[in-house]
Amino acid sequence: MSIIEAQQLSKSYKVFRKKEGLLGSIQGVFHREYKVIEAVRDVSFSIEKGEMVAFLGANGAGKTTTLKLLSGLIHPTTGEAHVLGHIPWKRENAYRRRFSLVMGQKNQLWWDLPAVESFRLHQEIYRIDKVVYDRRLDELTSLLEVKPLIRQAVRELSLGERMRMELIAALLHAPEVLLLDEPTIGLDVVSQRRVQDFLKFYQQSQQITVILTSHYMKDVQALCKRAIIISGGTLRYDGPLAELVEKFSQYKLLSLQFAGEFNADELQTYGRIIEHLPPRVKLEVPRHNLPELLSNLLARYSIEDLEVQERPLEDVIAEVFTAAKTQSTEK
Ligand SMILES: Nc1ncnc2c1ncn2[C@@H]1O[C@H](COP(=O)(O)OP(=O)(O)OP(=O)(O)O)[C@@H](O)[C@H]1O
Repeated sequence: MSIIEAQQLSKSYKVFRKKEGLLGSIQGVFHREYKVIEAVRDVSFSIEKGEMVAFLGANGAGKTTTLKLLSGLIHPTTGEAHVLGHIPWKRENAYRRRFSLVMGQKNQLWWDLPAVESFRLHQEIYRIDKVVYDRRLDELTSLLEVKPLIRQAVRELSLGERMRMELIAALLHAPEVLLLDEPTIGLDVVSQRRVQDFLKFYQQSQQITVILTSHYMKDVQALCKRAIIISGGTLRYDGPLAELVEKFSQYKLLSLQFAGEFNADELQTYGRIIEHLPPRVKLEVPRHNLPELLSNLLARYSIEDLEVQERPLEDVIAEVFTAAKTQSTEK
């Protein structure tokens, strides 16, 4: 059986629509108008043990709502989910002990106290044996390089240090499922890298099952082989990250180094020029007729060097988001 299973999961919110101005406020007291926001619509997927899956989507796509459903923080409007065999929103203690949710935008740790005090509280809540707790704390603080900081008030820590403490708090009870919502948000490149390296090592060594939402494609590329994309609450893609580029990107990048003269205006008939640093030019060219285009270019020009690359994942995903948005507004 899969570790995480969602079957036609939907969540709608009914929100009060206030009219503008004072009159609108007064009218609202007597006659309330509501609109329904379908944050997640009929989403189904299943995730196997030891997978680390990227959950991608533009702002407001429904990622956090899905993670909240899987952690049992909210009930679905319709649909089902099972995580480790539990229905999350039943909020059984047995389930709470087996998963963790980390939200990059929210603190779990006591702000005015040293992180170690929050860790001890976790030890109590999850009833972690003292010897096991000491060993895990020692391992995690060494791996995340924060040992000297655990006795310092959390409010005095940098954002990167605080995030690493949040991860420790989330992992002390050795969850089998980890739901990560933007764990590197706001971190500088070095801290981001440190968190990525840690997550990679920890996930592989413990074989835990992870869902990661992130707007940083570097996180996604470093950590996940599979991606699920949602847009407007609906699932748009579920498959290998590598195939995403092939499936959705209609273009490739072609870098050329010319040995002789070349005409930039004429080159535009082959593709869009995205870099022009003579004698080098980078073109965005249609993927489907690349072989023909290359043979034409080689026949026409004296070319010293050429390289064909995929477009950056960021660009491809942005294209998928835009296409999905256009489709849903056209409906
Ligand atoms: N408690 C709520 N009440 C009303 N609407 C909500 C609530 N929570 C989320 N929504 C709406 O549901 C939609 C999905 O929100 P969600 O937070 O899941 O998006 P997201 O993909 O995590 O976005 P982001 O990348 O910006 O964090 C949005 O339109 C949001 O405004």
